[in-house]
Amino acid sequence: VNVPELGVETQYPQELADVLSRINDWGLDTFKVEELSDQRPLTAITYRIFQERELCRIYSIEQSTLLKYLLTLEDHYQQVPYHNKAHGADVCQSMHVLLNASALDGVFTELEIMSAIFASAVHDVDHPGVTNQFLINTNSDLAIMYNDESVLENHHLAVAFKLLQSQERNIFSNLTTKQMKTLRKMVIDMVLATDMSKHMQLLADLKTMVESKKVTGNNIIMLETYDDRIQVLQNMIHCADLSNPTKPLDIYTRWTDRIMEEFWRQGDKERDLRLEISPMCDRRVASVEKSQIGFIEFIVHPLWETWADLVYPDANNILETLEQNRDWYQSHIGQENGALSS
Ligand SMILES: COc1ccc(-c2ccn(CCC(=O)N3C[C@@H](C)O[C@H](C)C3)n2)cc1OC1CCCC1
Ligand SMILES: [Mg+2]
Ligand SMILES: [Zn+2]
Repeated sequence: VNVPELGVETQYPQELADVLSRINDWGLDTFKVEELSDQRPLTAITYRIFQERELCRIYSIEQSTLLKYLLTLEDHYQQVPYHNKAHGADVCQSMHVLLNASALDGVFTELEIMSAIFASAVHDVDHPGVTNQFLINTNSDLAIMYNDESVLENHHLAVAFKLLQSQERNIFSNLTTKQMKTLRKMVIDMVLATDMSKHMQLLADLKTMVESKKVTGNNIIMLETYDDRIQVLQNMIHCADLSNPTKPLDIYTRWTDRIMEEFWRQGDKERDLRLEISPMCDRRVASVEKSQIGFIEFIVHPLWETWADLVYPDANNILETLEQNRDWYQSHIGQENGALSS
Protein backbone atom coordinates (compact mmCIF):
# COMPACT_ATOMS: atom_id res chain seq x y z
CA VAL A 1 0.00 0.00 0.00
CA ASN A 2 1.68 3.25 -1.01
CA VAL A 3 1.54 6.01 1.58
CA PRO A 4 2.05 9.77 1.16
CA GLU A 5 5.68 10.84 1.59
CA LEU A 6 4.91 12.87 4.74
CA GLY A 7 2.15 10.56 5.94
CA VAL A 8 -0.54 13.15 5.23
CA GLU A 9 -2.01 14.72 2.10
CA THR A 10 -0.99 18.38 1.72
CA GLN A 11 -1.25 21.18 -0.85
CA TYR A 12 2.06 22.51 0.54
CA PRO A 13 4.49 19.52 0.39
CA GLN A 14 7.66 21.63 0.29
CA GLU A 15 6.65 23.99 3.12
CA LEU A 16 5.45 21.08 5.27
CA ALA A 17 8.71 19.19 4.66
CA ASP A 18 10.63 22.35 5.61
CA VAL A 19 8.77 22.78 8.92
CA LEU A 20 9.04 19.05 9.73
CA SER A 21 12.80 19.18 9.08
CA ARG A 22 12.93 20.90 12.49
CA ILE A 23 11.55 17.74 14.17
CA ASN A 24 14.56 17.56 16.52
CA ASP A 25 14.37 21.24 17.56
CA TRP A 26 12.74 22.68 20.69
CA GLY A 27 11.18 25.53 18.68
CA LEU A 28 9.31 23.49 16.04
CA ASP A 29 6.14 25.41 15.16
CA THR A 30 3.29 22.94 15.80
CA PHE A 31 0.76 25.54 14.63
CA LYS A 32 2.48 25.76 11.27
CA VAL A 33 2.36 21.95 10.95
CA GLU A 34 -1.36 22.11 11.85
CA GLU A 35 -1.99 24.63 9.03
CA LEU A 36 0.20 22.94 6.40
CA SER A 37 -0.94 19.36 7.09
CA ASP A 38 -4.64 20.16 6.53
CA GLN A 39 -5.33 19.87 10.27
CA ARG A 40 -3.29 16.66 10.77
CA PRO A 41 -0.48 17.85 13.10
CA LEU A 42 -0.52 14.72 15.29
CA THR A 43 -0.26 12.29 12.36
CA ALA A 44 2.36 14.36 10.52
CA ILE A 45 4.58 14.87 13.58
CA THR A 46 4.29 11.37 15.09
CA TYR A 47 4.79 9.72 11.70
CA ARG A 48 7.94 11.79 11.16
CA ILE A 49 9.28 10.84 14.61
CA PHE A 50 8.67 7.12 13.94
CA GLN A 51 10.63 7.55 10.68
CA GLU A 52 13.40 9.54 12.37
CA ARG A 53 13.83 6.78 14.97
CA GLU A 54 13.32 3.91 12.45
CA LEU A 55 10.69 2.40 14.73
CA CYS A 56 8.77 0.81 11.81
CA ARG A 57 11.87 -1.11 10.76
CA ILE A 58 12.87 -2.12 14.32
CA TYR A 59 9.36 -3.33 15.30
CA SER A 60 8.10 -4.44 11.86
CA ILE A 61 5.29 -1.89 11.81
CA GLU A 62 3.49 -1.53 8.46
CA GLN A 63 3.50 2.17 7.50
CA SER A 64 -0.14 1.95 6.42
CA THR A 65 -1.05 0.42 9.81
CA LEU A 66 0.80 3.23 11.61
CA LEU A 67 -1.01 5.86 9.54
CA LYS A 68 -4.39 4.21 10.11
CA TYR A 69 -3.77 4.22 13.87
CA LEU A 70 -2.50 7.83 13.92
CA LEU A 71 -5.34 9.20 11.77
CA THR A 72 -7.95 7.45 13.95
CA LEU A 73 -6.19 8.55 17.14
CA GLU A 74 -6.12 12.13 15.82
CA ASP A 75 -9.86 11.95 15.01
CA HIS A 76 -10.52 10.97 18.64
CA TYR A 77 -9.00 14.21 19.97
CA GLN A 78 -11.89 16.61 20.57
CA GLN A 79 -12.23 20.06 18.98
CA VAL A 80 -11.59 21.96 22.26
CA PRO A 81 -9.48 25.15 22.41
CA TYR A 82 -6.36 23.69 24.09
CA HIS A 83 -6.45 19.93 24.80
CA ASN A 84 -6.84 19.07 21.10
CA LYS A 85 -4.73 17.17 18.56
CA ALA A 86 -2.24 20.09 18.25
CA HIS A 87 -1.43 19.76 21.97
CA GLY A 88 -0.99 16.00 21.54
CA ALA A 89 1.37 16.65 18.61
CA ASP A 90 3.28 19.29 20.59
CA VAL A 91 3.83 17.07 23.64
CA CYS A 92 4.90 14.18 21.40
CA GLN A 93 7.48 16.31 19.59
CA SER A 94 8.67 17.87 22.87
CA MET A 95 9.14 14.37 24.32
CA HIS A 96 11.09 13.34 21.22
CA VAL A 97 13.51 16.24 21.81
CA LEU A 98 13.84 15.56 25.55
CA LEU A 99 14.69 11.90 24.81
CA ASN A 100 17.65 13.16 22.77
CA ALA A 101 19.40 14.80 25.75
CA SER A 102 23.05 13.77 25.64
CA ALA A 103 22.96 12.98 29.39
CA LEU A 104 20.44 10.23 28.42
CA ASP A 105 22.48 8.92 25.48
CA GLY A 106 22.05 5.14 25.27
CA VAL A 107 20.14 5.07 28.59
CA PHE A 108 16.72 3.99 27.30
CA THR A 109 15.97 0.95 25.14
CA GLU A 110 14.19 1.34 21.79
CA LEU A 111 11.08 -0.20 23.37
CA GLU A 112 11.14 2.38 26.18
CA ILE A 113 11.60 5.13 23.59
CA MET A 114 8.70 3.89 21.48
CA SER A 115 6.57 3.62 24.66
CA ALA A 116 7.42 7.25 25.51
CA ILE A 117 6.61 8.56 22.01
CA PHE A 118 3.34 6.56 21.91
CA ALA A 119 2.37 7.70 25.44
CA SER A 120 2.92 11.34 24.49
CA ALA A 121 0.90 11.07 21.27
CA VAL A 122 -2.08 9.49 23.06
CA HIS A 123 -1.81 11.23 26.45
CA ASP A 124 -4.86 13.56 26.10
CA VAL A 125 -6.98 11.71 23.52
CA ASP A 126 -10.73 12.43 23.79
CA HIS A 127 -10.10 15.22 26.35
CA PRO A 128 -13.46 17.05 26.84
CA GLY A 129 -11.84 20.42 27.66
CA VAL A 130 -12.73 20.45 31.35
CA THR A 131 -10.67 19.48 34.42
CA ASN A 132 -10.92 16.33 36.54
CA GLN A 133 -12.42 18.43 39.33
CA PHE A 134 -15.20 19.67 37.02
CA LEU A 135 -16.01 16.08 35.96
CA ILE A 136 -16.16 15.06 39.62
CA ASN A 137 -18.24 18.08 40.69
CA THR A 138 -20.79 17.44 37.93
CA ASN A 139 -21.12 13.70 38.67
CA SER A 140 -20.07 12.94 35.08
CA ASP A 141 -20.16 9.41 33.65
CA LEU A 142 -16.36 9.50 33.42
CA ALA A 143 -15.99 10.32 37.14
CA ILE A 144 -18.40 7.50 37.98
CA MET A 145 -16.48 5.13 35.69
CA TYR A 146 -13.11 5.93 37.31
CA ASN A 147 -14.21 6.62 40.89
CA ASP A 148 -12.84 10.21 40.83
CA GLU A 149 -9.23 8.95 40.54
CA SER A 150 -7.22 10.46 37.62
CA VAL A 151 -10.47 10.40 35.66
CA LEU A 152 -9.24 12.01 32.43
CA GLU A 153 -5.88 10.21 32.38
CA ASN A 154 -7.53 6.79 32.82
CA HIS A 155 -9.92 7.64 30.00
CA HIS A 156 -7.14 8.76 27.61
CA LEU A 157 -5.39 5.40 28.18
CA ALA A 158 -8.54 3.31 27.69
CA VAL A 159 -9.35 5.08 24.39
CA ALA A 160 -5.76 4.77 23.12
CA PHE A 161 -5.55 1.02 23.79
CA LYS A 162 -9.07 0.32 22.54
CA LEU A 163 -8.13 1.83 19.17
CA LEU A 164 -5.30 -0.74 18.94
CA GLN A 165 -7.77 -3.64 19.09
CA SER A 166 -8.63 -3.55 15.41
CA GLN A 167 -6.16 -5.58 13.36
CA GLU A 168 -5.79 -2.86 10.69
CA ARG A 169 -4.67 -0.37 13.37
CA ASN A 170 -2.64 -2.61 15.65
CA ILE A 171 0.82 -1.10 15.23
CA PHE A 172 2.19 -3.44 17.94
CA SER A 173 1.02 -6.72 16.32
CA ASN A 174 4.63 -7.84 15.75
CA LEU A 175 5.84 -7.21 19.31
CA THR A 176 6.39 -10.29 21.51
CA THR A 177 3.94 -10.84 24.36
CA LYS A 178 6.63 -9.76 26.80
CA GLN A 179 7.41 -6.58 24.84
CA MET A 180 3.71 -5.69 24.65
CA LYS A 181 3.36 -6.25 28.41
CA THR A 182 6.30 -3.94 29.10
CA LEU A 183 5.10 -1.28 26.65
CA ARG A 184 1.56 -1.30 28.07
CA LYS A 185 2.81 -0.94 31.66
CA MET A 186 5.16 1.92 30.81
CA VAL A 187 2.55 3.80 28.74
CA ILE A 188 0.03 3.49 31.60
CA ASP A 189 2.61 4.70 34.15
CA MET A 190 3.57 7.68 31.95
CA VAL A 191 0.07 8.90 31.04
CA LEU A 192 -1.14 8.58 34.65
CA ALA A 193 1.82 10.78 35.62
CA THR A 194 0.43 13.67 33.52
CA ASP A 195 -2.31 14.20 36.14
CA MET A 196 -1.45 17.48 37.88
CA SER A 197 -2.37 15.92 41.23
CA LYS A 198 0.79 13.76 40.92
CA HIS A 199 3.03 16.81 40.39
CA MET A 200 4.36 17.36 43.92
CA GLN A 201 5.25 13.70 44.46
CA LEU A 202 6.91 13.43 41.02
CA LEU A 203 8.98 16.56 41.67
CA ALA A 204 10.00 15.43 45.17
CA ASP A 205 11.20 12.07 43.81
CA LEU A 206 13.06 13.80 40.96
CA LYS A 207 14.85 16.07 43.44
CA THR A 208 15.91 13.02 45.47
CA MET A 209 17.22 11.36 42.30
CA VAL A 210 19.18 14.49 41.33
CA GLU A 211 20.76 14.69 44.79
CA SER A 212 21.94 11.06 44.52
CA LYS A 213 22.60 11.22 40.76
CA LYS A 214 25.01 8.52 39.53
CA VAL A 215 26.71 9.12 36.19
CA THR A 216 29.15 7.22 34.00
CA GLY A 217 32.57 8.55 32.93
CA ASN A 218 31.12 10.76 30.20
CA ASN A 219 28.34 12.23 32.38
CA ILE A 220 25.58 9.82 31.30
CA ILE A 221 22.94 9.05 33.92
CA MET A 222 22.84 5.51 35.31
CA LEU A 223 19.33 4.09 35.94
CA GLU A 224 19.44 0.54 37.26
CA THR A 225 15.89 -0.27 38.39
CA TYR A 226 12.51 -0.08 36.59
CA ASP A 227 11.35 2.42 39.22
CA ASP A 228 14.28 4.76 38.42
CA ARG A 229 13.78 4.42 34.68
CA ILE A 230 10.01 4.98 34.71
CA GLN A 231 10.44 7.87 37.18
CA VAL A 232 12.64 9.71 34.67
CA LEU A 233 10.19 9.01 31.83
CA GLN A 234 7.23 10.12 34.00
CA ASN A 235 8.96 13.42 34.79
CA MET A 236 9.92 13.74 31.15
CA ILE A 237 6.33 13.48 29.85
CA HIS A 238 5.20 15.79 32.67
CA CYS A 239 7.86 18.32 31.57
CA ALA A 240 6.71 17.95 27.96
CA ASP A 241 3.09 18.47 29.06
CA LEU A 242 4.15 21.64 30.93
CA SER A 243 6.56 22.88 28.27
CA ASN A 244 4.52 25.75 26.77
CA PRO A 245 6.25 28.45 28.92
CA THR A 246 9.68 27.15 27.84
CA LYS A 247 9.05 27.59 24.12
CA PRO A 248 9.78 30.67 21.92
CA LEU A 249 7.52 33.50 23.14
CA ASP A 250 5.32 33.78 20.02
CA ILE A 251 4.51 30.07 20.31
CA TYR A 252 4.02 30.23 24.11
CA THR A 253 1.51 33.12 23.95
CA ARG A 254 -0.61 31.24 21.40
CA TRP A 255 -0.85 28.25 23.80
CA THR A 256 -1.83 30.71 26.57
CA ASP A 257 -4.65 32.06 24.38
CA ARG A 258 -5.91 28.50 23.88
CA ILE A 259 -5.75 27.36 27.52
CA MET A 260 -7.48 30.53 28.73
CA GLU A 261 -10.33 30.07 26.24
CA GLU A 262 -10.71 26.47 27.42
CA PHE A 263 -10.69 27.55 31.10
CA TRP A 264 -13.18 30.38 30.40
CA ARG A 265 -15.56 27.99 28.62
CA GLN A 266 -15.45 25.75 31.70
CA GLY A 267 -16.18 28.83 33.81
CA ASP A 268 -19.15 29.64 31.56
CA LYS A 269 -20.48 26.10 32.15
CA GLU A 270 -19.96 26.46 35.92
CA ARG A 271 -21.80 29.81 35.90
CA ASP A 272 -24.73 28.27 33.98
CA LEU A 273 -24.79 25.32 36.41
CA ARG A 274 -24.73 27.71 39.40
CA LEU A 275 -21.48 26.08 40.50
CA GLU A 276 -18.63 28.08 42.04
CA ILE A 277 -16.44 29.24 39.14
CA SER A 278 -13.01 27.54 39.31
CA PRO A 279 -9.84 29.63 39.71
CA MET A 280 -8.78 31.42 36.50
CA CYS A 281 -11.98 30.26 34.76
CA ASP A 282 -13.99 33.48 35.00
CA ARG A 283 -13.50 35.46 31.77
CA ARG A 284 -14.90 38.54 33.51
CA VAL A 285 -12.06 38.80 36.04
CA ALA A 286 -9.20 37.65 33.84
CA SER A 287 -5.60 38.29 34.84
CA VAL A 288 -3.93 36.24 32.12
CA GLU A 289 -0.42 37.52 32.74
CA LYS A 290 -0.59 37.08 36.52
CA SER A 291 -1.89 33.52 36.07
CA GLN A 292 1.03 32.63 33.83
CA ILE A 293 3.53 34.19 36.23
CA GLY A 294 2.04 32.17 39.10
CA PHE A 295 2.02 29.00 36.98
CA ILE A 296 5.72 29.53 36.14
CA GLU A 297 6.80 30.52 39.66
CA PHE A 298 5.06 27.72 41.53
CA ILE A 299 4.92 24.84 39.04
CA VAL A 300 6.88 25.17 35.81
CA HIS A 301 10.15 26.73 36.98
CA PRO A 302 10.66 24.42 40.01
CA LEU A 303 10.04 21.42 37.74
CA TRP A 304 12.26 22.54 34.86
CA GLU A 305 15.01 23.75 37.19
CA THR A 306 15.19 20.22 38.65
CA TRP A 307 15.00 18.61 35.20
CA ALA A 308 17.84 20.92 34.03
CA ASP A 309 19.92 19.70 37.01
CA LEU A 310 19.29 16.07 36.06
CA VAL A 311 20.37 16.46 32.43
CA TYR A 312 22.87 19.28 33.02
CA PRO A 313 23.80 21.13 30.80
CA ASP A 314 21.39 19.90 28.08
CA ALA A 315 18.32 21.90 29.22
CA ASN A 316 20.09 25.15 30.08
CA ASN A 317 18.76 27.00 27.01
CA ILE A 318 15.22 25.85 27.80
CA LEU A 319 15.50 27.16 31.37
CA GLU A 320 16.90 30.45 30.01
CA THR A 321 13.92 30.88 27.65
CA LEU A 322 11.51 30.09 30.51
CA GLU A 323 13.03 32.85 32.66
CA GLN A 324 12.95 35.34 29.77
CA ASN A 325 9.29 34.47 29.09
CA ARG A 326 8.42 34.93 32.78
CA ASP A 327 10.06 38.40 32.69
CA TRP A 328 8.10 39.25 29.53
CA TYR A 329 4.77 38.39 31.22
CA GLN A 330 5.92 40.32 34.32
CA SER A 331 6.44 43.44 32.18
CA HIS A 332 3.12 42.97 30.39
CA ILE A 333 0.80 42.63 33.38
CA GLY A 334 -2.66 43.98 32.49
CA GLN A 335 -1.64 45.50 29.12
CA GLU A 336 -2.54 42.96 26.42
CA ASN A 337 -6.28 42.54 26.24
CA GLY A 338 -7.06 45.79 28.04
CA ALA A 339 -9.33 43.83 30.40
CA LEU A 340 -9.64 45.15 33.94
CA SER A 341 -6.65 43.55 35.62
CA SER A 342 -7.77 42.68 39.14
C1 LIG B 1 -0.09 27.94 28.74
O1 LIG B 1 -0.72 27.83 30.01
C2 LIG B 1 -0.83 26.59 30.58
C3 LIG B 1 -0.48 25.39 29.93
C4 LIG B 1 -0.63 24.17 30.61
C5 LIG B 1 -1.10 24.15 31.94
C6 LIG B 1 -1.22 22.88 32.68
C7 LIG B 1 -1.26 22.73 34.07
C8 LIG B 1 -1.31 21.38 34.33
N1 LIG B 1 -1.27 20.78 33.12
C9 LIG B 1 -1.23 19.34 32.91
C10 LIG B 1 -2.64 18.86 32.68
C11 LIG B 1 -3.47 19.00 33.96
O2 LIG B 1 -3.25 18.27 34.89
N2 LIG B 1 -4.44 19.98 34.01
C12 LIG B 1 -5.23 20.33 35.22
C13 LIG B 1 -5.44 21.85 35.38
C14 LIG B 1 -4.25 22.57 35.97
O3 LIG B 1 -5.69 22.45 34.16
C15 LIG B 1 -4.64 22.22 33.24
C16 LIG B 1 -4.77 23.07 32.03
C17 LIG B 1 -4.70 20.77 32.84
N3 LIG B 1 -1.23 21.69 32.10
C18 LIG B 1 -1.47 25.34 32.58
C19 LIG B 1 -1.33 26.55 31.89
O4 LIG B 1 -1.64 27.76 32.45
C20 LIG B 1 -2.30 27.74 33.74
C21 LIG B 1 -3.75 27.40 33.52
C22 LIG B 1 -4.40 28.74 33.16
C23 LIG B 1 -3.45 29.85 33.61
C24 LIG B 1 -2.28 29.17 34.30
MG1 LIG C 1 -3.85 15.55 30.39
ZN1 LIG D 1 -1.54 17.34 28.05
